[in-house]
This record gives sequence, structure tokens and C-alpha cells, in this order.
Amino acid sequence: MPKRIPLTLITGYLAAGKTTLLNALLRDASAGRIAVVVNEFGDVGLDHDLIVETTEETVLLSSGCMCCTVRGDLVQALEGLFEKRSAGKLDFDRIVIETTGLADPAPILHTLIVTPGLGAALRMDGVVTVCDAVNGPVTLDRGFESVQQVAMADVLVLSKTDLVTPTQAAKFRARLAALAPGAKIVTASQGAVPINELFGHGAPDMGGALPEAEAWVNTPAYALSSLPLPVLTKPGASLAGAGPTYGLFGMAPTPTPSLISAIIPAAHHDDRISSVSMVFDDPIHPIMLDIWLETLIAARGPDILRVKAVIWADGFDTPFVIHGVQHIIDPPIRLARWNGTDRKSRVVIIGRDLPREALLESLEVLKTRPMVHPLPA
Ligand SMILES: Nc1nc2c(ncn2[C@@H]2O[C@H](COP(=O)(O)OP(=O)(O)OP(=O)(O)O)[C@@H](O)[C@H]2O)c(=O)[nH]1
Repeated sequence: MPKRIPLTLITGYLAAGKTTLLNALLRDASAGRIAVVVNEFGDVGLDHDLIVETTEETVLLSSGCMCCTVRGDLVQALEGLFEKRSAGKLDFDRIVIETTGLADPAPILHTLIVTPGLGAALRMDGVVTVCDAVNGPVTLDRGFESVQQVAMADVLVLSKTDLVTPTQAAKFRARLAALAPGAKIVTASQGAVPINELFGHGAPDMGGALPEAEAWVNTPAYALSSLPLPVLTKPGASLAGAGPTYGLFGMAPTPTPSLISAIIPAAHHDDRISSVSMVFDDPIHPIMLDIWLETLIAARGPDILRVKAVIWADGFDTPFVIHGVQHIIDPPIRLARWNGTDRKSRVVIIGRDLPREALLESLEVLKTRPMVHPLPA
């Protein structure tokens, strides 16, 4: 099977410093051959002009915000890059997409996973969110889009720290770390960031091994996180009472907006993000994994920002990596190597308006075995 091309998504709110980061990246000879897709909202593709190293490999999308209207264009642009590569007209080692400041990364990742052909040709190598130390705090207060961009990130690039005091920068950094406990935070000076800090943060591919997988899921970071998270289920609801319907979340599958706004204070967007993690010492039964995933997706698919998991399944001698966005789960990738002793499975879920306690309870189902009913005599 040909090696999949790593794809990095650069996102971040308006004027956060995305193009500055991209330019610095393209100037760095150690970054390898990069094909770039830029999405500029509006009639004039300004960012394209601003990209100093404009090359054959740069594709500009300008018909709207990538997460809403131009998903077809995005697919075409990427397919076009691969066609030229196959025809020997250009070559690249990775693809970088710069979104507009308004983009929600979830549907973009979703498109990349579900599009036939692209899913097999591309490997998500990470969501990089640029956060501006000057306007970032206010931006997070004002718009939930920017909070989601932070929550989904594998890497957070802190820009414009030269324009704030060290105390302000540290306070902002702490807020980012609370929103995205598993993300790496790096500081950029005019976009300059060491390449190894930006790349290599996606789910490991087939040849991947345990350390990579552990770093990607990063359960310890989520275990330490102590965000004041909303609880939507009634206290004491438990899996045991859920019965054969597997109503793991103890609530209606689609909560009404009025219920959400009644329970979650709209003023503090950060509180709407929840993340949970769990480590399992024993192998997980594949049927229980299916049941859990299907239930999670059916009940709360649109609110799932990421599911990251390394699963040691009953009956397999190497683990699987699972990556999900919204209601789409990427086909599991079976890792080639494992260290032979640690057979722990790790699961992280990042979502919006999700009941944290109920999510944790739902994960308990992965410790159980399917019930086997004896056949009638
Ligand atoms: N002082 C300072 N300015 C920066 C830094 N990074 C970016 N800028 C400036 O911030 C402004 C916006 O940067 P861009 O890179 O265009 O931001 P963007 O996120 O691509 O903007 P949009 O595509 O319009 O959303 C530019 O004037 C940059 O020069 C930094 O680290 N320090």
C-alpha cells in the first residue's frame, strides 16, 4: 500500500497569524516539499498574494469559507494535486491547508476522512491552531468558533507574544492549556517555529509504534485537566440501569438548544468544551467498542470534536488507532509494532456541550463483555 501523504490543517481566528506562520514554514528548507491549499473568504484572494513563496503547488480557494461552502472545491483542489503528482508534473512530501479565520475545522477534517480516495491518500498529521496573544483572549470570549479551533488542536501556536507582557502571555497560555489539555503549545516569533514542533502530531500510520500512539492520544494530559465542566445528566445515572437499549448517556439523543443554554452559561464559551480520557488495563472486546462508538455517534455525533483512541482489542496481537471527527470514524489503523508488555488501551473524547460525567460512565462499557444468550434447545 503506498504511503499516505501527511496533511496539516492550519487554522486560527481572523488575523491570528496563520499566513505569517505559513510563510515562515515555506521559507524553511528543512520543511520538505509542501503543497499548499489556501482558503480566502471574499472576492480577492489576498492571502495568496501574501504567501511569499507562491509556487505551482499552491491552490487558492476563494468561493467561501472552507468549512461550509467550498468543501467540494477543497476535494477538487486536493485531487488535482494528486493527479499532477501521479502524472509527474509536481512532487510534494506533505500538504498544508490554511483555512479562513472563520472556519470550523471539524467539517473540514470530516470531508477529508469521508471522501473516497482522499482518505486512502492522505493522513491527518495534525490540526495547528494559531492563537494571537493580543486579541486571542477577547476572541475566545466573543466567539465559540475560536474556542472550538483551540479545543480541536493538536498544536497551538502562540503568536504576537512580543506585543504583550510576559504575565499576559502566561495567563493566555494557561487558558489555552485548559481548553486543549493534550495539545502542544509553542510560541512563534513572526511565524517562526521549529518544524518538528509543527509536524508529526497526527495519528500514527501503519508503521507507527507505541510511543507515537501514546503521544498522540496523550491521556495523562486529559486526566490532569480540571475544567469546570457541565453535567447534563441526573446525578447517579449509571450504565447498569441503562439496560439493553444501551442508553449510555441517560438523555435524549439530541438535546434542545434551550436545554443547553439553560444549563450552560453562554457567557463563558470555554465551559462548553469538555474532554475526557480513560486508560484500560485489559483488552477491549470489539463488539463493546462498536456498541460504544455507535451509541456515542448516534446520541451526540455533531458535538464530537475529536475521538482519539489506541485500542488493544481481544484477539489481536497489535493495537488499533482510531480517529473520529463528528459522526465519522476513520477506518481503524492497525499498528505494526507494540512493545510487548503494555497492552493498555487509551481513549480521549473532546466535545462541545457534552455531559462529562455521562461520557466517563459510558466509557465503563468498554470494560465489559457482550452478553451471550444460550441458544434455545
Ligand atoms: N508583532 C507581531 N505581529 C505578528 C506576529 N505574527 C503575525 N503578526 C502580524 O499579524 C498580522 C496578521 O497576520 P496574518 O499572518 O496575516 O494573519 P492571518 O491569520 O493569516 O489573517 P487572516 O487570513 O486575515 O485571518 C500581520 O500584520 C502580521 O505581520 C508576531 O509574532 N508578532
